[in-house]
Amino acid sequence: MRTSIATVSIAGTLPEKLEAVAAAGFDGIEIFEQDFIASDMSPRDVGRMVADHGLTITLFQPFRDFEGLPEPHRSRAFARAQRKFDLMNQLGTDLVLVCSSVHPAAIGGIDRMAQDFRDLGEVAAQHGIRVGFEALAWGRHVNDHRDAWEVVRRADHPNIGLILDSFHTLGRGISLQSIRSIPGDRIFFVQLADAPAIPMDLLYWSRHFRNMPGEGDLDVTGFMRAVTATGYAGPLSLEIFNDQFRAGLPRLVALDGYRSLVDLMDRVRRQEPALPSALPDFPAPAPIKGVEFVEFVTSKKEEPDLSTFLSGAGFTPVARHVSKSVTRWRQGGVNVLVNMESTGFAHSTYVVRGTTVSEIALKVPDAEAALDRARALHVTPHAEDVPPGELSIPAVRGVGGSVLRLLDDGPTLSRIWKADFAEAAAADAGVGLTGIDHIGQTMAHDEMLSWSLFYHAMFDAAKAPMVDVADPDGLVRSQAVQSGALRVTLNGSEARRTLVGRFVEEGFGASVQHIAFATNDIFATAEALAARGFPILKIGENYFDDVAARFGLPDTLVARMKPLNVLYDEDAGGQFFQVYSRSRPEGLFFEFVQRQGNYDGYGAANAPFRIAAQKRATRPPGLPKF
Ligand SMILES: O=C(O)c1ccc(O)c(O)c1
Ligand SMILES: [Mg+2]
Repeated sequence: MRTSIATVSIAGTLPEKLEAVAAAGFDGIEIFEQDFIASDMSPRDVGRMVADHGLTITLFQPFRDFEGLPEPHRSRAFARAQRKFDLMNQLGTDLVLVCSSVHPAAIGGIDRMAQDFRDLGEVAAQHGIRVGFEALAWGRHVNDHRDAWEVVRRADHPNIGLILDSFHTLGRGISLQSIRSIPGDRIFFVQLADAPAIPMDLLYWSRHFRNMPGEGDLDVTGFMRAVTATGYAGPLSLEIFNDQFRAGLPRLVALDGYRSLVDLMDRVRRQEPALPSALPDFPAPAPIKGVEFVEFVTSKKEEPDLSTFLSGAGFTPVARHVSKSVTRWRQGGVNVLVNMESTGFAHSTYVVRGTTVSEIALKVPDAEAALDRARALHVTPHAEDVPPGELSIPAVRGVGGSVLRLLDDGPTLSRIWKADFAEAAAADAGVGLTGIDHIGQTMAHDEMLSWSLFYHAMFDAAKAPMVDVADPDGLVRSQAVQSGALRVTLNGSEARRTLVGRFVEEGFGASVQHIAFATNDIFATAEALAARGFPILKIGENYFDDVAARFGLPDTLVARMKPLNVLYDEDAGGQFFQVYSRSRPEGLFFEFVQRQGNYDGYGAANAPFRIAAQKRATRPPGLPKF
């Protein structure tokens, strides 16, 4: 598989872009003309610099407003093409993209356009150049790849071929079946982009909202299955016009791009096993079986406060780590570790961020297989020296540089609690928690796509629609992802004074902001929490009046919810009850939930009231309440 990305997809100067693209593992780069013109390097120097990075120029683009023009525009267009072909010879690339014309003088006419391309093919051949025709979704006369293909077919010239761009095809909802009948050797190039399903003007959508395959809602996999079926074996190139990526860190955006391409082609080969695949073999994504533990890092000074919080939530310290200053707390099937080491990775996390979640351990079907998949996706592995006798647990870096451990039921890793911890004392029933329902990870707004891609590619996680939550100080966006038994909500905000915005700023980056524990009896849990003096979040009277009216709840139920501060939501599948803690000083909080039936959400409708209540509860005395 030859991978490529357009320079327009990432931020920086041309040298910075090349550096990032090469570092991410791509084979080639599309030079977007503007990026070349804006640089002050000669075409030969650019060509040399590309080669020095081990890359090739897969495409030069775009050449606009060429076909279907009357004279004198037509001759001007040919003269312009000559100049660009000379430039391409110096750059050292042989393929140019002509996008369909939007010129006001263009007359169209399929045979006129075909003739234009046949003549252009002759000029191109003299320069050793091939020309690919792409239908822009908003082209004046050609806006559908089927028409572009008909023009190319009638041009009938070996130097003229078709360029497919998933955005233009999928954005217009054009049948993917129509791709399968195009001969693969007539497709000169394939560009890939996804996009969120937001109804808007095609051109504006394309120029601002494209994203990496797997980050949006378009069927890019279906598109590539059809392309692969044609026998096309050329480069697969990302062409992503995205406001956020243009302002992002070039290396991270390029890395996400590489990951998205590998994941895409992995999906294609698994869905089209009869077709040849140019991808090296690596394991399929596997759904997560559960969260084995969550680890906090803290200090001697802050540990008593964290311990009070954990005991209040019903956890009991049951064992010490055999060599490290780590305590295992337990309740029901839930394990929470508290790490107080004064050296090593966990401690350096504490030094930067204070008390925080430094690790999440996931139970997967096969940890080594998951690690192999991570390597193929260029996910950063994490390794530490382990004393003899203790387990070396495969791990990768997750959100905010935290550690994601990979455990399984195999003979080695299933020994984790026996090998690494002293024998566990019995834990009492606690407050009736049975597991981890979901984990809320808070991050900068522009990291959200990146981490949803991470979970999607690593664990085949499905994404729920993005929801907006109103914080009194700005909007927060929340994206839920789920793989098997793991549910994660990714939260971000561009507004700095939201709970989410402050958490990222004050915690020096992304991390877990809340953990939602499951219970089978929310009222018993809420009573037990209250009896233990746990800092439960007080919910205002107005909320209960509204929720009772909204869902027509019986008075008896509301009368139980109110004193225990239990929130309620429902969807077509079932009911949902929630109790929250107040925010801790570092912004972290717990949630306790009961799902009934097949309720599939996260109580997003309640989030604005929960946030307002949390802000009210932590506001210093003397400031006006809201
Ligand atoms: O938005 C554009 O003009 C544009 C240009 C070149 C392309 O390949 C494309 O897909 C879009
Ligand atoms: Mg394109």
